[in-house]
Amino acid sequence: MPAYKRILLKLSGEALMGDDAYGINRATIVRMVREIQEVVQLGCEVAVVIGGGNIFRGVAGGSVGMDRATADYMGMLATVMNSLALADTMRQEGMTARVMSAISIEQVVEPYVRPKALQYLEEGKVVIFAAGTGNPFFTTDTAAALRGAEIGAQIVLKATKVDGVYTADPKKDPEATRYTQISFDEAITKNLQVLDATAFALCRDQKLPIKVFSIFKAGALKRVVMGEDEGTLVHV
Ligand SMILES: Nc1ncnc2c1ncn2[C@@H]1O[C@H](COP(=O)(O)OP(=O)(O)OP(=O)(O)O)[C@@H](O)[C@H]1O
Ligand SMILES: O=c1ccn([C@@H]2O[C@H](COP(=O)(O)O)[C@@H](O)[C@H]2O)c(=O)[nH]1
Repeated sequence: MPAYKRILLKLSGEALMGDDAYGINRATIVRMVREIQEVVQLGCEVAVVIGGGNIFRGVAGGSVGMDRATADYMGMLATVMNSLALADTMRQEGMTARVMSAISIEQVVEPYVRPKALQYLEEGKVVIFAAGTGNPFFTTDTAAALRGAEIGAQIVLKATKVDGVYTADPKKDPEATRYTQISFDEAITKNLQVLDATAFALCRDQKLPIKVFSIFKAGALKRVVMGEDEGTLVHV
């Protein structure tokens, strides 16, 4: 039996590149989809938010002189591309997925309408929330927290490039050690950058726990969903 009835899974956009320098690596996206399929088959209702770091981040545009809000809209469009690729791969693997966008591009994807999203989840469809929150100056981590709270998910699962929350960024500090669990207050006070502070604060206020784990470790998602010891739990 899965430990959670409904989850919000945040997938790293950057991880979609696999070993490529840019974009969507085919083998990587197929592997991610198969891992999601396993937990859907366990009876878990799955909503997904995917990042856009494999294509474009607003902060990169801003740093070379672009208007930041315009650059952020480009970043949101990057998440729409990743969401479409994810849904298409799910279709090829025999799953049913629906993409819902926070910004209006109705010829391409349907708009986000909360009751409709809830209906899809109850029908066992995977719902992919595209275009983040629909607002510049935010990230897809915050979108994951927001949508997770809106759909009544029991937990936000952040599948990322590291296997948990560390005392410092493990990619920069080899001495950093991993927490098994940590409170929101401690993560915020210590300014741990694995999620942005807005996402941490929203989850804390809504008492919505977060699990951070590796997107690269085979079987990790299933282990998390089964309530086994994996990654780091961030809790109230
Ligand atoms: N204290 C910390 N513990 C763990 N990781 C940390 C910490 N501080 C910084 N990081 C970094 O945060 C990164 C994860 O967040 P980031 O937003 O960059 O990626 P993502 O959300 O997985 O990707 P994307 O934005 O493309 O979806 C990790 O790869 C890690 O290097
Ligand atoms: O609510 C949001 C979500 C995202 N953005 C922009 O998209 C990119 C990609 O998202 P990541 O979370 O970094 O993967 C982000 O850098 C922002 O530019 C946004 O503006 N609002």
